[in-house]
Amino acid sequence: MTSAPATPADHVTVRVPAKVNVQLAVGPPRPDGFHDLANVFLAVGLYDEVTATRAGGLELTCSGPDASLVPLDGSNLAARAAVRLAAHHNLRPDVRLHISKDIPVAGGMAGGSADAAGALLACDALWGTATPREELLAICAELGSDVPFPLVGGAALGEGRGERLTPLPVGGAFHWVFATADGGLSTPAVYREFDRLTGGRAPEPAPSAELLAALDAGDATALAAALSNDLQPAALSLRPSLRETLDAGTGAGALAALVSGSGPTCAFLAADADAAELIAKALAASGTCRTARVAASPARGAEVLP
Ligand SMILES: C[C@](O)(CO)[C@H](O)COP(=O)(O)OP(=O)(O)OC[C@H]1O[C@@H](n2ccc(N)nc2=O)[C@H](O)[C@@H]1O
Ligand SMILES: Nc1ncnc2c1ncn2[C@@H]1O[C@H](COP(=O)(O)OP(=O)(O)OP(=O)(O)O)[C@@H](O)[C@H]1O
Repeated sequence: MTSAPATPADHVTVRVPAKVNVQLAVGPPRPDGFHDLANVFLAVGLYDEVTATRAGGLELTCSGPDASLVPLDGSNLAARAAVRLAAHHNLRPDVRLHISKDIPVAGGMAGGSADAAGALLACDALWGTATPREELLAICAELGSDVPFPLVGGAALGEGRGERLTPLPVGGAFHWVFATADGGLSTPAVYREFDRLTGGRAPEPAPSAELLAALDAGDATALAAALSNDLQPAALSLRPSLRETLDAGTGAGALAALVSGSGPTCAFLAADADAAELIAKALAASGTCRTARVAASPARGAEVLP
């Protein structure tokens, strides 16, 4: 007796994580306008879900508290990912994409990039195109500097403009609080402000040995001492009120506080899960942020949900 042929699924859902940059060392502007980075990404347990469903053309919907801030036209990174993957296989991008959004929008946590990585994986599974991992990563890098990382998850060093990844070992769980802000910050504007503040003469970026050792050891105290973000002065210059948010978190017992990527979300490292809950409560009560969310790291990269 032979088993029935497998029916292709009519929809696929992929869960994909946000990131925090535990080190973001930024060099001077390159001739192409980008900056070379030593970008240590850590995936955190805040997730978007991208569902790809069979359809007669490309459609896009989004739900979640920040859904009204997400563009639903061809500029959406998830839609661009579907179009790019279809072109790679000489197919039409016939898919309905739904983004269930929990990652803050324009918050420096790479939410749009996560959706692009999620859409690639979901469409690849829906269309049965079985794209090799290296090709998926190359398409991610074309879509944006932050897009390859959410596919991989865990922790990784991003070099070049951040798209060339080397996975990093992480020896234990880290507990974070993320304070979101009203209104996003534009990533290009923050890089421009960085150039203005450094006069275009920043040193060449290099990964910190102390930081990599702290990650490898799973040592929160050592990680707190080694956290750094070269874009933080630029984000604070554009949004001075973030200083009050950072101070409220350290005042509530965080081991360290920093702006996440290009901001304006602020990240606080806590000693353990209980401390993270207390810091989140204090931040929420401080009136210095919109929401305060706890999340643990490392988180797994994009994966198809059963
Ligand atoms: C700030 C970070 O989130 C840290 O991970 C990333 O560097 C931003 O990555 P991203 O949002 O994927 O950025 P991209 O979509 O590749 O580029 C958007 C814009 O950001 C600036 N940009 C980005 C990455 C980089 N290494 N240098 C840059 O100067 C450029 O002005 C670029 O036009
Ligand atoms: N799927 C998407 N989700 C959210 N924003 C998107 C998406 N696609 C395109 N965008 C646009 O990209 C802008 C940046 O959104 P995103 O949430 O990715 O910012 P970010 O977290 O600061 O990014 P990064 O940390 O990679 O710099 C938004 O203001 C929005 O106009």
